[in-house]
Amino acid sequence: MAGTGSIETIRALCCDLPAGDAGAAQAARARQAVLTKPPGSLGRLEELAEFMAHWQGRDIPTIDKAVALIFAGSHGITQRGVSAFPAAVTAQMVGNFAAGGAAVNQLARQAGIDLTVVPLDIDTPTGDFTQGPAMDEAAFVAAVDAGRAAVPDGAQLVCVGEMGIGNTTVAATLCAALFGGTGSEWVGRGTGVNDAGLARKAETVDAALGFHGDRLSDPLEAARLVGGRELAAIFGAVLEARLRGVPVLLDGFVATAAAAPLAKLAEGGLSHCLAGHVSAEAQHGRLLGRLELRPLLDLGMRLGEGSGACLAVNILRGALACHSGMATFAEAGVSEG
Ligand SMILES: Cc1cc2ncn([C@H]3O[C@H](COP(=O)(O)O)[C@@H](O)[C@H]3O)c2cc1C
Ligand SMILES: O=C(O)c1cccnc1
Repeated sequence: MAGTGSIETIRALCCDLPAGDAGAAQAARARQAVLTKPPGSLGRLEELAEFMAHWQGRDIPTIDKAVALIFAGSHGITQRGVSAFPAAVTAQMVGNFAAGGAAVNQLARQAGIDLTVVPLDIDTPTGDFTQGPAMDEAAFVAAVDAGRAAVPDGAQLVCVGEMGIGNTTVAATLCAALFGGTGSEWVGRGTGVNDAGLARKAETVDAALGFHGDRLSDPLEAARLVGGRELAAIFGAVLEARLRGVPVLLDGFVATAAAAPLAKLAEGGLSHCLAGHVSAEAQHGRLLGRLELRPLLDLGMRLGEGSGACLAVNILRGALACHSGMATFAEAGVSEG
């Protein structure tokens, strides 16, 4: 993959997204209709098989190679007291991922997913976006390119997740920039801030909206001005997956917010994405509603790290096992209704 070089090159890529293979989806739908079950009885599993066929371009899709890409970044706004944990935890958790001790390590291994953790300049926090841009253009483009480059050849499913203390405030600010509304309408408790912390989060979002004003009306500029490196990299990975026809599982509030600019830039920009779960982070459900994404799981998780996306791979594996392995009525000699 050649580097994109500028925001305008990224924008051009977003305006010319492949549509997937409607013929393969149609063939998968036709196969579902003749498998040995009452029509529609596998519910959403049938839609998932069709979705995977559409994006993999094969009527019998597989997940032999699933990858989870976890991007880590550091945020200037942590100095505003917006997290229940210190900023140093970001680097410490990167070490924990490498040692195999985090939740996502267990969930990825259990679901047969290759896990890659990509730290993005974690020793250099982004700017405090209440007082200036989070990133200059070079830093933003470098982070998007890092996300694009992280999608490995041959991946058949990409899960995206993040680590970055303070990033639920970043995600809330980006949501307010993209969809409107005030800080209090988009913030949640993240790692577990108290009421005073929640108020500081809302104030931080509002201060950023006030500082940047109309410059936030462009989705890519919003992602640069009030985003973060790990969110930009998720955006890049989701874009690259689309360009290569690879389906994506989004994780929680932060990962979904990171991908959201693509929906704003292009009609159906996230149609190759599934929401792995709805996080307990307050506004994730509303964000998914705005993006017309229906989550696969609702387990009260609010961790991030790609944990919900990795867990949901099991559901997709179940859907594809039925789709590929079931006998048809004709093969099994079972009477149709
Ligand atoms: C030990 C630990 C492990 C984590 N894994 C993911 N996060 C999650 O929490 C952070 C966002 O919440 P906030 O905006 O409140 O800081 C992100 O790093 C996210 O991935 C973690 C947070 C902690 C403390
Ligand atoms: O839903 C998320 O992405 C989330 C929630 C809490 C903390 N970190 C991430």
